[in-house]
Amino acid sequence: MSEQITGQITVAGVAVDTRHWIGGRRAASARTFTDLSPIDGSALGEIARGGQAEVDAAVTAAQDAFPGWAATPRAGRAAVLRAIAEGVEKRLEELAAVETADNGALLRSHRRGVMPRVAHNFRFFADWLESLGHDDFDTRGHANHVSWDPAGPCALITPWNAPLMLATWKIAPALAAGDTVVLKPAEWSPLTASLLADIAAAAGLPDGVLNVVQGLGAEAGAALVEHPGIRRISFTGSVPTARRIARSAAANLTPLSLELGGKSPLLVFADADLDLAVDLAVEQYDNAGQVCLAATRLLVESPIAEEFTRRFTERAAALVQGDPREEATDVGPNIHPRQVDKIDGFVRRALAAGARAVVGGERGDGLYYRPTLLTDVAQDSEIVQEEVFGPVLTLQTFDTEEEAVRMANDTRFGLAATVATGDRERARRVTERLVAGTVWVNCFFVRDLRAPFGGSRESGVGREGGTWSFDFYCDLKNTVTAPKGWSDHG
Ligand SMILES: NC(=O)C1=CN([C@@H]2O[C@H](COP(=O)(O)OP(=O)(O)OC[C@H]3O[C@@H](n4cnc5c(N)ncnc54)[C@H](O)[C@@H]3O)[C@@H](O)[C@H]2O)C=CC1
Ligand SMILES: O=C(O)/C=C/C=C(\O)C(=O)O
Repeated sequence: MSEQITGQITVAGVAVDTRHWIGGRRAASARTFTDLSPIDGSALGEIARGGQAEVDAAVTAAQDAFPGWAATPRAGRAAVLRAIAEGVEKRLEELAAVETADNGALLRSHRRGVMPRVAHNFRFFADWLESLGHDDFDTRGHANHVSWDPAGPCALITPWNAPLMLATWKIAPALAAGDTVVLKPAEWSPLTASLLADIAAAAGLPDGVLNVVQGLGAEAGAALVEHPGIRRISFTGSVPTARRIARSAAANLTPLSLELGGKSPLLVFADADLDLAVDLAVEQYDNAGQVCLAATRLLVESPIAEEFTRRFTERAAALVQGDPREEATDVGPNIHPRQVDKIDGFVRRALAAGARAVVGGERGDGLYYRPTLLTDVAQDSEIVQEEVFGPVLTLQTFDTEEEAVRMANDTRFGLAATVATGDRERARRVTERLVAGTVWVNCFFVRDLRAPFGGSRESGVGREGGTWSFDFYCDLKNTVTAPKGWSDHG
């Protein structure tokens, strides 16, 4: 690993350092990888490609910084987290523009929704830390005192579909808890992590508390999760990668949190407000379908299926697909040529198996895939069972509430579910029986950091958000003190 002075690229007018951030210094690698912009497939720059040496250096930096950060009083840690939030807000436009250039998600969403949430992640956990009470209670005169001790260096591995949002979802509670962090961002969207390192340093975060190692999953990512110096692993991404990470975690008995994919249903009952249901369905094309929570399986009660499909088709046809920097754009590109090939492979195989493309069903130019709705799909088919992670929905019909619930639960996932119905009793009955970490009724993507977030079955292990995130990054300790034994007899 060598130091180098240069290592900056300019993206959307913003200077971004393409090197690692280790122990409060920039560090280059002998090798690089090319970062592409999904907007036009152009190369944004060469990014440092870390491996074992860079991971070792970053974990050592995180270990060295740990005692000091862990010992920093709560108010001190909270103040730095709030300063990072302010830094994010000051550079919000830059972060939004760089993220859009890097991962192709809509600029308007980054500006108005995503980047404000990034700042909120830090403020939320600063407040959380300061509001931690003393969970004390008495056992036959013995005083129990619960404390949240910092756990140590954490490995955070994050995906490309919401890079900075999902990274800071993990970074903020880890730092609040007094842990130090080594972040390995996704190689398809590495840039905003580098900007965050600058922002955190400017906010006064001590050297080594946050480290960023750039690189490929099979190299830097694998080396990081295998490292015996890591005390927590938090991962968001695909199920196959999660299995590999879990095997590495098992070797060191490292506690881990996994937020994985989904194949979530939207159940539309005949008593639903049909316009609302169609709105909810069309919303599933957000971020070009690259959302773990997306309700990609539309389950519609038979008597309204024809009218639902007619209105949906009309709405989908009105969606504007194009440059994600344009305000009018609704659906941008997909992240990478490999992802577009993967999406198209799913669609081609579904069509070959007898599915019908009511909407779309083909590639657009470049990395743009046409918003697609497939019907005539079997419950056990690949397109109904596997996560596509692109703008591809399926539509199936059901005749009874019982059948709707059975179809909804009939995948190996359990991340989310959405129910559209005008009947409160039905909503209660159905939501009680759905296997999902989050269930929305007549709404979608209403998110709150206080709520538990995560999946059942193969959609994940553990939950993030509020107390669930914070506690994961702590070594919880209960100290029991007897009323007797004091030399002062007091
Ligand atoms: N949020 C979600 O639920 C996400 C789901 N996916 C799903 O995964 C599919 C494939 O996308 P990928 O980018 O290949 O996802 P992935 O799960 O392989 O990548 C996510 C992160 O894991 C890292 N990684 C990969 N292999 C690793 C290893 N052996 N050890 C440690 N870290 C490793 C990557 O560098 C990246 O930072 C998508 O089509 C989608 O279905 C992908 C990204 C996010
Ligand atoms: O924005 C949220 O609250 C959650 C987003 C999660 C994903 O999009 C994901 O993990 O893919």
